[in-house]
Amino acid sequence: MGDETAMARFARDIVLMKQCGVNPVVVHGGGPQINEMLTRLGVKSEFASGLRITTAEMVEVVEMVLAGVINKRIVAAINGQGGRAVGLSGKDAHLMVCRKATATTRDPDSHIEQVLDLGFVGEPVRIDPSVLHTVLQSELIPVVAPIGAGETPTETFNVNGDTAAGALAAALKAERLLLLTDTEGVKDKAGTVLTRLTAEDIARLMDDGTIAGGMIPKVRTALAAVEGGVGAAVILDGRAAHAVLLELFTEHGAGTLIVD
Ligand SMILES: Nc1ncnc2c1ncn2[C@@H]1O[C@H](COP(=O)(O)OP(=O)(O)O)[C@@H](O)[C@H]1O
Ligand SMILES: CC(=O)N[C@@H](CCC(=O)OP(=O)(O)O)C(=O)O
Repeated sequence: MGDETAMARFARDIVLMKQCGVNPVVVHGGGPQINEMLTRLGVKSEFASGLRITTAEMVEVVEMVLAGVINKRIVAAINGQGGRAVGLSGKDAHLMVCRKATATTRDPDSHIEQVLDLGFVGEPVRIDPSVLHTVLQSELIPVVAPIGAGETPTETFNVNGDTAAGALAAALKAERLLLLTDTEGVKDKAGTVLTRLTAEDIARLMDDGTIAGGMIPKVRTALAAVEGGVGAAVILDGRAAHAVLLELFTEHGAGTLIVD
C-alpha cells in the first residue's frame, strides 16, 4: 500500500466493512519504510527467514516508524474516508506480550540446522484481546502496529506484521485472516498463483525454495491461524482494487487460500 491511491481505496473498503456490520481489525507492516529510515540513519539491516535481525539501536527506529508514522498514516486514511480509527500497538493494554524469537537455517548440503539469534525480534506468547473487544463494541476501527511488549516494562520487540496479525486473529477467533501483499498470491516456480495450499504443500514449497523471503512468515502465519481456529486464511493482492471487499463478499475469492 505504498501509494496514496491504494491506501485511500483500502481505507474506504475498511469503512464500508464496518458500516456493513463486519468488525475489521487492521494490523499493518512497514518494512520498506523501516528500510528507508535505517538507510537515512546509515544503519544496515539483514534478514533471516524473512525477519529483520533487530539490534537494540534498530528497535527504537522500528517502533518510531511503525507505531508512529505508519500507524498514524493508516488511522488518518480511515478517518479521511469517514471512519473513526484508533491506533494501538501491541504494547497497549498488554495486547501482545512477546518473547525473543529465533530462526533456524538448514545447510542445503549437510542438512545441519543452525539456530540464529534475531536480536529484538518478538514471538507473541500472550495476547490479551480485551482492548480490541472494547474498541470493536463501538464504531471505532482498531489499527494495530506490530510492536510487542516484553515480560518487563522496558522491553520492546519488533514483530513481523503477518505474525502479529495471525496471533491477534487466533486470539479473537476471527472469521477471516486476510494477508495483503504486493503479489497476486503464493506462486509456483512458473509464476502461476496457487489457489489452495495445505500444510504438506507449504512444507514442500519451502523446502524446495519456491516459497522464500517475506512469503515465509505469511504462509506460516496463515497455517498457524487456521490450525488455531480462525475460519479461513487468505493471502491476496493488496494492490488490486477492492481486494478485501471482493474476498469477503463474493463467491470466488482471489489469491491463495490456506487450509488446515
Ligand atoms: N512463492 C512465492 N510466491 C509469491 N511471492 C513470493 C514467493 N516466494 C517469495 N515471494 C516474495 O515474497 C514477497 C512478499 O513478501 P513481503 O515483501 O514481505 O510482503 P509484505 O511487505 O506485503 O509483507 C513477494 O513480493 C515476493 O517477492
Ligand atoms: C521482525 C520483522 O521482520 N519485522 C518487520 C516489521 C514490519 C513488517 O512486517 O513489514 P512488512 O509487512 O512490510 O514486511 C520489519 O522489521 O520489517
